[in-house]
Amino acid sequence: MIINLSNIATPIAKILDSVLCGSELTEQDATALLQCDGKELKAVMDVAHSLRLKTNGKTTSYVVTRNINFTNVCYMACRFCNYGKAKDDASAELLSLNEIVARASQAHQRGATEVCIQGGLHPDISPYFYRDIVQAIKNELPELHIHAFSPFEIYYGARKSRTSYVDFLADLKQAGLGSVPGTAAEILDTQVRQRLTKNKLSTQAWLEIIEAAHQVGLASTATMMYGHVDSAHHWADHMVRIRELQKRTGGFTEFVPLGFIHYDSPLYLESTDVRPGPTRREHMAIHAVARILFHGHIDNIQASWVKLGPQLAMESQAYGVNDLGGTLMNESISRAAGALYGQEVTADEMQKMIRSAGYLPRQRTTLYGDAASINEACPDKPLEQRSPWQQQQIPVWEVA
Ligand SMILES: C[S@@+](CC[C@H](N)C(=O)[O-])C[C@H]1O[C@@H](n2cnc3c(N)ncnc32)[C@H](O)[C@@H]1O
Ligand SMILES: Nc1c(NC[C@H](O)[C@H](O)[C@H](O)CO)[nH]c(=O)[nH]c1=O
Ligand SMILES: N[C@@H](Cc1ccc(O)cc1)C(=O)O
Ligand code: SF4
Repeated sequence: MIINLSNIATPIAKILDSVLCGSELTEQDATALLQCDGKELKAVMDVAHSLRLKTNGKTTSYVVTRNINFTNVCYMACRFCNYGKAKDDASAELLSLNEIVARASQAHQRGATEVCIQGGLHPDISPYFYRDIVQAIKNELPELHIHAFSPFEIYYGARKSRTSYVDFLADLKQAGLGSVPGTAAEILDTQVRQRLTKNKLSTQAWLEIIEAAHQVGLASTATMMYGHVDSAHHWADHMVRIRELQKRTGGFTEFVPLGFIHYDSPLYLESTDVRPGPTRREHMAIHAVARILFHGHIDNIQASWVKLGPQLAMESQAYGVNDLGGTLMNESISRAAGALYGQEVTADEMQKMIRSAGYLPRQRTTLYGDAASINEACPDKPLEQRSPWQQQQIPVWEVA
């Protein structure tokens, strides 16, 4: 791939040239790249694409998974979130263990290799409920990977049970937890967090909990929610903090930028200085700069179709993204904030999205292993040759 840096602004050309020569992107240079537009942004995206081709070739992966959000009751009331509800709200719900296992089992029948479990911080749940969920699913479905509990839920459980993060996480791992979602990161900056959430988990605590997870052998993802009261230097700082932790632990599997969904978010509705989610330019710059900044450290940059929509997620494969995340089956959190793109992208649709942009689909496991042997979702196969779950098209809405 030939990248012409001769017709772009000199400072940006210099940064990109040093990246192409193998230098690590500094925080200051990342801030500059994140502000690019026009032909400079195009050059940033081209460099990101060249690094993606080097690392992942033309393969784009996805995971067949189901979201199980077991309670929307949450005492925290983060300003950006419209999912968390008070205990006495008419829409308050807390799923029983039986219901959680039933949903996991139905997902498994539909070909899921993973369940992604997260919930609100319900004031009445026992800290052992987290372990009970893992055990109950593993008893029935030992091979299903459980990707569960954000660092904030880990914080809550560890505090309530008066155990250390390491002990709490080691106990969950022993019960069968497979990995941890790196949500609750939002923007790792004290002032921005103050605006978003009042006093939800500090930057330091998020980093400590993720480090503890990696220490006990649980891999995690890393996320960043952008497009509200933040700016380029926050994004650069956030990504550098994650890269520094990765250098110590190697425990991050992927980085997932999550665009802020503003429509029904109290943060947006109640303040005049909050942006209405990211612009298209910001989506492009963040995914591209993430690829460049994490090069050599985190190999997978995931686009969230829930936040970006399928069209932009598909296009993002040309500027650094090599993973389209999960099929999800259910999606409640972004939908509560007014997200427009539905609850599920089937494995067939994932494959079409990837192929139609000229890339090669790969169904992966949560930890980026090959799920090809369990992937019978090939759209080229006649229906009768596909697995039973593919033929049945079991509707997930019945229990949702
Ligand atoms: C809803 S929480 C569930 C787990 C747990 N309650 C927590 O906060 O860590 C998971 C993540 O959803 C994301 N989220 C919530 N509301 C959002 C919104 N309006 N736009 C984009 N992402 C949102 C945030 O990044 C948040 O950390
Ligand atoms: N669960 C949600 C995801 N992502 C799930 C992941 O793609 C998957 O579980 C992970 O990649 C494991 O490696 N993304 C969203 O934007 N919203 C979700 O609810
Ligand atoms: N993509 C995250 C999980 C996630 C869950 C809910 C969201 O709203 C966003 C992201 C992960 O796999 O770690
Ligand atoms: S983001 Fe999580 S902690 Fe915050 S209100 Fe929503 S569910 Fe609760």
